[in-house]
Amino acid sequence: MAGNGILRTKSVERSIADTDEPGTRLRRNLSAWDLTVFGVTVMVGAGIFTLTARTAGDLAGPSVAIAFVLAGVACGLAALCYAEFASTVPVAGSAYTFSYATFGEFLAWIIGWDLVLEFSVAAAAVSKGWSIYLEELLVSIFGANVSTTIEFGGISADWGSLLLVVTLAVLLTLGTKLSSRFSIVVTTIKVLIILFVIALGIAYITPDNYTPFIPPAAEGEDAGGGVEQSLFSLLAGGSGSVYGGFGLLAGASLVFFAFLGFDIVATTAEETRNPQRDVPRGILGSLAIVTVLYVATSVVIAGMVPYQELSTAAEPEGRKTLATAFSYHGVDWAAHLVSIGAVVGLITVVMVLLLGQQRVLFAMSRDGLLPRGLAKTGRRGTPVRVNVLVTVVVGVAATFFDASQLEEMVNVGTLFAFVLVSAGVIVLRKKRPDLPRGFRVPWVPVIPILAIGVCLWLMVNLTVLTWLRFVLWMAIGVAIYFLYGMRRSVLAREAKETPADAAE
Ligand SMILES: NC(=[NH2+])NCCC[C@H](N)C(=O)O
Repeated sequence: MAGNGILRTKSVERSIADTDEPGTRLRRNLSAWDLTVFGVTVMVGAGIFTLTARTAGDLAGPSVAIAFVLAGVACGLAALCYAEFASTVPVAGSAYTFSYATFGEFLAWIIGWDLVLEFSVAAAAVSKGWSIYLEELLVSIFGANVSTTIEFGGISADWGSLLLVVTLAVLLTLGTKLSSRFSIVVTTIKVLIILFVIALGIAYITPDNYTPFIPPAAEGEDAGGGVEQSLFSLLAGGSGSVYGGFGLLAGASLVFFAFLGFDIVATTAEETRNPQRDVPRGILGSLAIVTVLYVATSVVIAGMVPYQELSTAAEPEGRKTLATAFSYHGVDWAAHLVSIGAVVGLITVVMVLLLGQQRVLFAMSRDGLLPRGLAKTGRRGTPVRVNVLVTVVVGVAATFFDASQLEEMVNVGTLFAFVLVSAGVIVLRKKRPDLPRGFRVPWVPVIPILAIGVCLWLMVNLTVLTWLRFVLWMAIGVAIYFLYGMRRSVLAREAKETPADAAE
């Protein structure tokens, strides 16, 4: 251990050694190919299936494709940094563990707390996407009065997403593994459906739909002002972030969600046979594959339907999806096929997020920053207590919150984590230059600095409301650290027992 108080760090060697503690140990059996499939499995989800249409309709118009390119570039830069640290510090918890070794305990806690936000809220957000498509299917079978949301006393509750979260949580607690064979099947279906959308959709493109490519900024009530507008448009004195340049940027910050998941690949480093080589390959390979799919899909969808048709202003926000573009042309069988693909495909995304969440909380409680009892594994080798906690939180979020509000919260949390990770790469090159690295980011510090800049840029293009919530979440985290983790962490207790060591 080095450093004192909230700056104390946990050495990389120690972090690796900790994962061999009996009773809190995970199995090591994944390869680069598993990780690539895993990356595509978790990335292709609610983002491409629901956000593409909604972003075109509500924020960016046909320029949604540019929004995907911008977000993809940002993720590529951050992915390089993620790959370096994952190959340097191959232990569960990833960004969290990494910062424990570089920035010290306080920032590690902050990043861990931030990952908790990312994973649990993302699991809720993707469940909502699943529920939207489930409804589409149920309506096509049982007729228009079926809905996955019920209203009582002015509150609407989404039973579809709650059902999914609870079912998956039970499976995870029983020790169900997301076997790579099952992942490959589901991922194949999902990718085939996306290819199908692109291939069939091309036939319905009307070039006129691409003009205006960036629709003029909306005015008055439609502009989405106040807390619903992006922080950047507010600071720049704009009236809102619907269409126009501000809309495009806000769109990029929103569709960023569709790329998330490569960071989770990093959290499995502890279970990878050869993390030094395989983690970077898995991260970058899967990111490249989905970027191509997303940009093609958004070009096609924007060409199939006038963007005004995709606006959700008049209806519940979820209703505009990839299936909508086919319904618009009366090709209902294609719309149903897309819905089936989404209902099958989004299941694994939520499952992986719940697993990622479980791992981060597991690592944090192993370090004593959260009650250590949480990390106890049950008879089936799964952390039962962590699972129950996660299910309650995710279940409530999925049942009662709006999809885009959840997505934005995920984005702000993740972007913040990316900023810290990218900064961490620079710090680690200086402070511990000799650590073996399976993968090195080229042109350090240029790439990490660019990554930081782009991520901050996307952050300020999120809505004011999201920023307020994020600040609140972080404030709660800081309070928990000073009330609990600072005194109770494993390192803090050791420091008390051997004061000499702490002063090292
Ligand atoms: N690590 C994350 N935040 N993952 C969220 C996964 C979201 C996924 N890209 C989707 O579009 O559904």
